[in-house]
Amino acid sequence: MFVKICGIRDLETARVALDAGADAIGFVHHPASPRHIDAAGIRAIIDGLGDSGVETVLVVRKLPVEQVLKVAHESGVGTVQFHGGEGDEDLQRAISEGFSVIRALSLAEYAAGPHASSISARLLLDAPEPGHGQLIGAEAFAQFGNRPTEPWILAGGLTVENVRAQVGGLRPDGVDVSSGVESARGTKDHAKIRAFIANARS
Ligand SMILES: O=C(O)c1ccccc1NCC(=O)[C@H](O)[C@H](O)COP(=O)(O)O
Repeated sequence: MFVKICGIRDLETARVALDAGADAIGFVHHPASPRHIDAAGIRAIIDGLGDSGVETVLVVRKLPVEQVLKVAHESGVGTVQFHGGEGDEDLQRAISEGFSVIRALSLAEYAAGPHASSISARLLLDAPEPGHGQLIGAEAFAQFGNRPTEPWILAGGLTVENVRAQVGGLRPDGVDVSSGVESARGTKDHAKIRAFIANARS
């Protein structure tokens, strides 16, 4: 089970996530978010981690692709997660410049399709308002025979308490969390990070 902890803003929290077994850590570059972090801040964390092997993900929403790529290069991330319905051209540009890509969609966007794409991007399904702790809910997946047929990552409203049941019911290939491992909006809780990762894989 792939686990990504999103909204990391300091080195200590990044280390906690790694020690607890996170596969990926996400950095939200979105000025309106309480989790916003700039390229220099991301770079300092990645440098501080050294050669850890963890996937480092720049999370963006509706930013011009030139700006996304500038931050991605300056910060040293390996992956860009596009959260704003950006088109294949933007994703392809990121891939051409050496980044892995995650395409984050709401269930409504996914349902609108088309799902076939020539772009090699991983699929992440999230609530309509990312990073707000809103659960999609199993009933919303009924239209897809309860889950997408392609590999996918589940996000939106996951918590220490509900992740085991959500994984059991929807059988995603990975999970992504932010609000559910915080003590206040934008403030990560280290004990919750450890418990979330353990429960996601239990
Ligand atoms: O976290 C934000 O504020 C944010 C802002 C803009 C784009 C994406 C954002 N977050 C994405 C995530 O943290 C996760 O991919 C996902 O949405 C999980 O969020 P949550 O429901 O808070 O666990």
